[in-house]
Amino acid sequence: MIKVAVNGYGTIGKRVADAVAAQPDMEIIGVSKTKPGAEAFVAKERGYPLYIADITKKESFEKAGIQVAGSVSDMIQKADIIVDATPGGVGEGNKALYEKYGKKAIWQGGEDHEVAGFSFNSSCNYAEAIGKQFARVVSCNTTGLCRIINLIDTAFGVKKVRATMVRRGGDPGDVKRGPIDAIVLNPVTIPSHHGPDVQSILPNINIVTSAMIVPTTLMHMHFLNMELKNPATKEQVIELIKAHSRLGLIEKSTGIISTAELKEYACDLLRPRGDLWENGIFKDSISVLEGTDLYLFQAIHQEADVVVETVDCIRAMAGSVKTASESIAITNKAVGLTAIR
Ligand SMILES: NC(=O)C1=CN([C@@H]2O[C@H](COP(=O)(O)OP(=O)(O)OC[C@H]3O[C@@H](n4cnc5c(N)ncnc54)[C@H](O)[C@@H]3O)[C@@H](O)[C@H]2O)C=CC1
Ligand SMILES: O=C(OP(=O)(O)O)[C@H](O)COP(=O)(O)O
Repeated sequence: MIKVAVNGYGTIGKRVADAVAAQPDMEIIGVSKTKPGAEAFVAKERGYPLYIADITKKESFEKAGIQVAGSVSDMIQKADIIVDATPGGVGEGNKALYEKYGKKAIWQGGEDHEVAGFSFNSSCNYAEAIGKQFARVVSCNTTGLCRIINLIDTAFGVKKVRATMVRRGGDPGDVKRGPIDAIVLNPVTIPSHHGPDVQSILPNINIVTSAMIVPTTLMHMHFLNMELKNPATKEQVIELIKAHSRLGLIEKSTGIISTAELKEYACDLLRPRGDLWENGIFKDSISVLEGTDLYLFQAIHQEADVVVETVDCIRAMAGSVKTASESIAITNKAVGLTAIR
């Protein structure tokens, strides 16, 4: 069993912990929090040993009825690999600790590519991750872009991509974020950071992205245009999407044309936390004009899509499973992911 520690049991960390715990070849040996709170009680209920960044706060946890297993250093020494899911920009500061104990580590998209020196997406570069000590799972938006762009590029060749991200302002549990009533150009500059982030995994893709933030928490929405090198039909694109286990297809017959309805659908499917791990591509939006001009809309559940990617990254870095398709199948089966059709 691969012994996994989650440093930063928050929005992403708690989902990664549950996804890892469901795997046949992995186990959670500990998770970390900085202060007592609801998620610490969830970790206790799940039976995840709780470690803390600042051991001097042990009393505050124990007063709250939460047993502390030790310090983050203690946790790191017990693990084979650490998933760093601390807030964006915090994880970089933990690298020295991981190096000190000679441990493998995976950061999330809030860290720069340079922190790990390798950015990961299971359907794009799984083989390159095998045996690596450090990796970064790219952010939710970049994950969603890489999955579909790589698929289309492999099948038809992609001359250029133009994409706009309409990003959620914060997660449902983020009570301190916004905007409440504005559309915020973020970033105002074009291209946004998403294009270069995609190129950290798909360096040959000509891509220009733009982004904004809007008052919603449920999901991001992407507008995607890809100019193809070779002609394609809408039907061919649909068949390719259907054959990809991390690309969901939202049928017109569901009546779903919004993130709210899609989220409700995921909840009704009894997905844990209503999580949509796959891209939510709106079938009716797929169009191919003049044979080589592809357009589509896709919803991206920011809290979820990076979670299954992180599990595959663990397996690749451990070197226990050599192919993406095998790892993805194991991960998907263990969490109960059958992409929506
Ligand atoms: N929330 C989202 O929608 C997505 C987040 N990400 C990335 O995932 C990473 C984690 O983000 P979230 O889970 O949203 O953060 P979060 O704020 O929900 O959770 C981070 C957790 O880390 C712990 N923490 C805070 N400060 C710490 C410190 N100094 N040392 C150790 N632990 C500390 C706390 O337990 C906190 O709950 C970031 O890199 C973020 O960019 C990637 C995709 C989507
Ligand atoms: O918006 C996101 O990443 P992005 O910078 O790729 O657009 C992710 O949802 C993570 O962002 P957050 O740090 O605002 O949670």
